[in-house]
Amino acid sequence: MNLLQWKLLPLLTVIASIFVVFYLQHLSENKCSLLPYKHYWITSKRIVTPQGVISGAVEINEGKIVSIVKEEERHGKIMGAHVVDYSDAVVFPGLVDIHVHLDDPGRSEWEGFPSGTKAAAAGGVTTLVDMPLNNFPSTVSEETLKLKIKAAEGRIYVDLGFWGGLVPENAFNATALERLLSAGALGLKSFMCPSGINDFPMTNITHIKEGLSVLAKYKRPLLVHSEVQPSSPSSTQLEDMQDDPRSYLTYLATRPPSWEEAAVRELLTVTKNTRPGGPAEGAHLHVAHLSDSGSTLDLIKEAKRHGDSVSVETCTHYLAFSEEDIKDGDTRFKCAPPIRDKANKEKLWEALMEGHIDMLSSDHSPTLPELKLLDSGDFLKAWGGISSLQFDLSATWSHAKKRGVTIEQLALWWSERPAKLAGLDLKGAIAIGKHADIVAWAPDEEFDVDDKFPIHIKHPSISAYMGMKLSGKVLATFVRGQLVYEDKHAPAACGTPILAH
Ligand SMILES: NC(=O)NC(NC(N)=O)C(=O)[O-]
Ligand SMILES: [Zn+2]
Ligand SMILES: [Zn+2]
Repeated sequence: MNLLQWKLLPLLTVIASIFVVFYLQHLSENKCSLLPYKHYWITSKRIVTPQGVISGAVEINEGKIVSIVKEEERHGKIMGAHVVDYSDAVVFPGLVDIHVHLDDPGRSEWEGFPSGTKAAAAGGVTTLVDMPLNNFPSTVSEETLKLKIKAAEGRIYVDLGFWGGLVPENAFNATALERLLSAGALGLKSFMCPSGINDFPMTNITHIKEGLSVLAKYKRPLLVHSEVQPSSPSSTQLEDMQDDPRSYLTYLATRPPSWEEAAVRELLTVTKNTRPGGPAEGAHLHVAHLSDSGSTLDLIKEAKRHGDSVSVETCTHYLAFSEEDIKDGDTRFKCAPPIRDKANKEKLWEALMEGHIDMLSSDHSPTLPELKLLDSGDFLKAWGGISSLQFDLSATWSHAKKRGVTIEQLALWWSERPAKLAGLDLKGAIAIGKHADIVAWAPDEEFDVDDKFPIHIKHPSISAYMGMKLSGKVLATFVRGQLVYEDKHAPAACGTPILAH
């Protein structure tokens, strides 16, 4: 008996200590991050900061950027610390995509928070701001915003803010709008034409004026889908309706640039109230997804010159594609306003580079592949909306680099300015005190978006970039210091809902 005890005791001790070690390891394992530490440095020869591109190191602790040192000042400072080295790769502020439709809750079979935020993480997008429609019910009240926040709990891989909806039902009800804004909506969004969603009706200019006066108090923006359908369609539009619905040109003719121009012209009658000393000072109007680089853009430039508080975004697809590229029946490219001709695309690039267009967004607006009607290829009946979220960065870079755009300009358009519009003071730049929201990417690395490429949006078959070669490969994505993506995603979804207060 004694002998047996003496033999068993060391064995039991060994087994017990193995259990203790495993248990402790499990406790300390951070499922939110693919990195085991919270205090570390990221080094690279190309770190994009608001002061320019530097070679050096960024110190991260407890989710924030705590110091930035240039290569020549670095020696000794990071000795003995944990270092993640990206050498020649670009270390860039995480993208802030202020225009996505994640369709959750209510239509999560179209996209959903888990798949949409995984696609964002894989694409270097560290913050999303979700549109108030295509989810069900639409986000037009405090109650419906709470449904969104609840649905996001434990299901988002990047940080996520929410726009509220300005609709006829709440536009004249300042109390309801204030409750929606107090509950954390970063601003409001409205449509000047039918949205395609029954519980998200369009607003007229009076509704918009009312909305702006409430927003002024909160200093938050109104984003507008700026297309106005004329009350009597022109004869060419009626003729076009009889044309082949599979032809892209048939669809294009149904939404001419004059719709965008008419909307912006109307908007400018109320944006003058946002000037200093005006009745809506503090409010800001943002023109969503500009496609027309002609008269519509001229009107926006004029308003800016007069001191109206206005800004404008365009989207990756207007910069990457033109009418000439879209094959008949390929309804993946149907969106509103539509993708126009090559000359228009070139003018959009010029306007961006000259600073007349302020920022970029994806307007990722997926649906079920069945509703894209890829079989019949009917452009007039298919769902309007482009699926692109994961390729924001690579697609814009692939086209930008051919035009001499700098990496710093890209950071301005994709991070700094959208963060500012959404009021996200801790996002949008690699700077001391900000969240450590960072993407490391290889600008010269090319890849094919095909069946073998891991696409994380729910329905890869409707991705606008399927079948294309892109450059600018995302290597790693950090959200508040947590490595959420590097070839794979972190095990847990630890993104945070962002609420305004
Ligand atoms: N209901 C939508 O998602 N609409 C969207 N559709 C597009 N852009 O084609 C949009 O933002 O207008
Ligand atoms: Zn829109
Ligand atoms: Zn949209």
